[in-house]
Amino acid sequence: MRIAIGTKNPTKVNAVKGAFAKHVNAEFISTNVSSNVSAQPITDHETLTGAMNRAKNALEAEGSDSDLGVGLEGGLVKTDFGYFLCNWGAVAAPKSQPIIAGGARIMIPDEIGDLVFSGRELGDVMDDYVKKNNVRQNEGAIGVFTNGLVDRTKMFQELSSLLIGQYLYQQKHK
Ligand SMILES: O=P(O)(O)OP(=O)(O)OP(=O)(O)OC[C@H]1O[C@@H](n2cnc3c(O)ncnc32)[C@H](O)[C@@H]1O
Ligand SMILES: [Mg+2]
Repeated sequence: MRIAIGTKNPTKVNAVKGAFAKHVNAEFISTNVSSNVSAQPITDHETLTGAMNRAKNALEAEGSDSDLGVGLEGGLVKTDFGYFLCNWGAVAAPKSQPIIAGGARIMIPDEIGDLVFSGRELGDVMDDYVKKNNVRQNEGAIGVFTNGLVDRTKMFQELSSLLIGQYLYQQKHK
């Protein structure tokens, strides 16, 4: 089968391939699609919508001729307990309801969250914070604030396993 992944971000692409390739025989295509939400989602609803839109847009991308589309989206949410990273993933297939799963959440320092909620993208804020380039395509904020224990690829790979696991269950029970 052909699986279209709705991003060119290597942490997401490697995560999907890593999780899916163990369970399905597939050719993977990564395609730059719109999430149709803001570049920096700031609610669960917006982040989840972004993941679903990416999955659908990847599936329908011109010439992609795919069986499944996968979308992963990261966001930052504000709660009564502080700021948290949030992550959502979705799988779209023709004529079926999307499969959805949520990823890890961790607390993010107020000084970072305040900058994001004043209008900046978390990826850019993180680059300034750790004085590196492209944290978003490497360890991610999650990698920085878990002391390297769980980087962005590992987190998205776990989320991708939740997605492919649900897909396999549905295939078996339809
Ligand atoms: O190319 P795409 O797929 O868009 O990858 P991205 O890194 O921009 O990732 P998202 O759009 O899903 O994330 C929305 C924003 O939140 C940032 N972000 C989310 N999680 C992050 C993390 O763990 N580390 C750094 N930035 C993160 C990201 O850089 C964006 O500015
Ligand atoms: Mg983005």
